[in-house]
Amino acid sequence: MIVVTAALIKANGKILIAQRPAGSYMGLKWEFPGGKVEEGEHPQEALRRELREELGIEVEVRDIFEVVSHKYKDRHILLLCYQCRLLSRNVTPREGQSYRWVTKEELDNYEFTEADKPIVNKLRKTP
Ligand SMILES: Nc1nc2c([nH]c(=O)n2[C@H]2C[C@H](O)[C@@H](COP(=O)(O)OP(=O)(O)OP(=O)(O)O)O2)c(=O)[nH]1
Repeated sequence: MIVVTAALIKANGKILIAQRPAGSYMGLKWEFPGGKVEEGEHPQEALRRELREELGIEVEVRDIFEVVSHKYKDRHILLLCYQCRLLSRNVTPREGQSYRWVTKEELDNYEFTEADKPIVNKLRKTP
């Protein structure tokens, strides 16, 4: 099982989502930014590292929002989605990915990875 972290970052009533790069696994699907936890790393540290590497942002990692265990055809992931507080002013994608700030209502306009669906559903229901 691969342990993956994802961030739920809200600012000004909008949520930060990122698009997986074309050509990558599930390329062009939308997701919550984050990535795999490496050997010997705490999930919260992994999340801070991934956000720094991919989007050039610093966050404070807060409570877990949702945990999803999802089996794709060729991999089983345990997705830890944390609520985060954005500490940086600007998002600076370092690996060329697209990102968007979207409202809860706009989430329906994006095709998320299968594992993210329970997170998106929960977000729709939370005030
Ligand atoms: N960061 C992130 N990953 C997600 C989400 N939903 C979801 O299924 N994933 C999957 C996609 C990847 O298989 C894995 C994240 O690892 P990663 O972003 O480091 O993936 P990667 O492109 O390096 O993966 P790989 O091609 O090396 O296998 O978790 C999500 O919301 N956020």
